[in-house]
Amino acid sequence: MQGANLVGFNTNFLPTFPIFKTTQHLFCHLKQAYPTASSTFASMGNDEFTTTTTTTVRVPRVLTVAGSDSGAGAGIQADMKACAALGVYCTTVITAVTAQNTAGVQGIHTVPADFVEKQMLSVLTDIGADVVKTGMLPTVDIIRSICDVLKTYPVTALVVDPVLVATSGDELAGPAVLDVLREELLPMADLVTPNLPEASALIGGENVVNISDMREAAQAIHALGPRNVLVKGGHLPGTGGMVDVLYDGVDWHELSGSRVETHNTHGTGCTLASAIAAELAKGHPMLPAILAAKQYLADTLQQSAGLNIGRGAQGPLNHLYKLSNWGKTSTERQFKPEALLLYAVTDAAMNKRWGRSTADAVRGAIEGGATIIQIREKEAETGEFLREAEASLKVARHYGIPLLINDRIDIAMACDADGIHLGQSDLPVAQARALLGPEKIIGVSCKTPEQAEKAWKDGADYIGSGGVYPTTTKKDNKTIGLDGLREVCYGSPIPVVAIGGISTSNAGQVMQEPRPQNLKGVAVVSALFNQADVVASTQALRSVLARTVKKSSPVVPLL
Ligand SMILES: Nc1ncnc2c1ncn2[C@@H]1O[C@H](COP(=O)(O)OP(=O)(O)O)[C@@H](O)[C@H]1O
Ligand SMILES: Cc1ncc(COP(=O)(O)O)c(N)n1
Ligand SMILES: [Mg+2]
Repeated sequence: MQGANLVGFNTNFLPTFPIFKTTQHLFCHLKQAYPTASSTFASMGNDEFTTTTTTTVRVPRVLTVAGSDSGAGAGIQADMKACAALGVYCTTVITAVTAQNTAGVQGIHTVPADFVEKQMLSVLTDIGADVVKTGMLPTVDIIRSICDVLKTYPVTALVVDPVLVATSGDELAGPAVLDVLREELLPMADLVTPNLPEASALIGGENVVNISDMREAAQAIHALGPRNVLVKGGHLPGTGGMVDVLYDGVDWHELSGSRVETHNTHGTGCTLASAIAAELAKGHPMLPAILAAKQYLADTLQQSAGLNIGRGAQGPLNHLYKLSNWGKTSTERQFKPEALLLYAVTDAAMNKRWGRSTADAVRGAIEGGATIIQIREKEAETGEFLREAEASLKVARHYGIPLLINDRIDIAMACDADGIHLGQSDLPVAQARALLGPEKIIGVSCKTPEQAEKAWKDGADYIGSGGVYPTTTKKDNKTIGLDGLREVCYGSPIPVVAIGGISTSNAGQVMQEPRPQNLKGVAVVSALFNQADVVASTQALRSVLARTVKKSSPVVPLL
């Protein structure tokens, strides 16, 4: 993940944006932040709120006035998805229907200006809007209609993305609209977001090809009347960082971030402008709204980099990656029970004693044949735990071995581990599943079939059951023995891995036939890590397992 860094941030900037135009708006935003406090607000004389304790939820609203993209990468479709991803209700006024895909624009069918106006009135007289965002505005008449409507129905903020040319290079609005854009719409805008060619067109055709040009262009466009100008640097030559330049009439701010190497950039401009509109609609001031939107776009670009949609040069983004992570739904990424065969659980104290880092221990275990890793850290501080987890994850990813975090869901989420292993007194499984989503692996320690069944119902992928034998790694741990293990296996609808005092000398006994079909392997700590040579110890255990478990995993060959 890369963030947007701010260079030359001026604190004077924040109060100058009139996000709360009236006291009424301030109440609305307070109400949004404290939805249960309705009676307090009602007593302040604001009749928008009920006087009882009934909670009315006021949803932030963005109205996008833009063109439809049949390929759903840009335009109205991108706007709706970006707003939805950011928790904002998005209404849509369509200015043109484009026949468009990842290769380019094949046709444009413009909607008559009076019908654009009709759509706007339908929305504004009923649902209303906190922020209006405009995109493709193909005719002078459409722009004039929008200006007229906005004069009658003013909104908290107007974001103008002066769309002229699609990423593919196809023209979406001709030079004929430039004058009315400059003279009528831009003066009403709180923010205008041209890309480099659009900035150049707005200032009369002068080239904008570097940061100094972007600063000058931002200033010249600001002189046309908008309160803020964000000149976007997606088209800057070179492969280095990404810089957008923001000018607020007083200062320039260079908003930098890293370039994501991807051809899936169709709709980035629409997405950014909509995301800014969404953040403004939530009540954020301009600069924080822009930074939050850039972060959302950077994360989305990152999450969409490997997608393969369409045959053209510019693919779309997965705006809703938090709901459906397309990059992780391929069968390769899903949990495979066979991965439980040789489950290595790290122990920081042991590794310290042998003078190795957790990541080195993980590398040794994987090179010796471990098929899944769990980072278990009971003492370390959060920052140190996270660094260890990140370093270990790098190693595990290199070998394609799943890596889970013991207990700490915050660490698992922060480093984007493959999942988590929970104890009976840790975070409940259902909550962990809700936080991690459907793709991550969740394992649960269970000593009884009842616990195993509950873990399964709550969304766990596997059960860790033990202690099979007495162990020194876990204090006050009740030993359930081989019989207890089998009982859990027979009562468990999901795969089980045995744990507790297992080593090369007894792993064969644990896995011997007849074996419950869902007993998939053994989890070990000391047998691998309280040893001088982690690779050799893991290899030794892997050979024992290979002898007993005939059908060893096809996905995790002995390295
Ligand atoms: N490959 C990329 N990696 C990271 N950010 C990008 C990338 N491409 C574009 N952006 C960002 O997306 C936003 C829109 O960029 P730009 O391409 O300039 O506009 P448009 O899509 O309107 O042509 C900008 O904030 C830019 O910095
Ligand atoms: C209907 C429509 N509106 C806008 C764009 C610009 O796309 P981008 O976000 O890549 O600048 C587009 N390609 N199609
Ligand atoms: Mg654009």
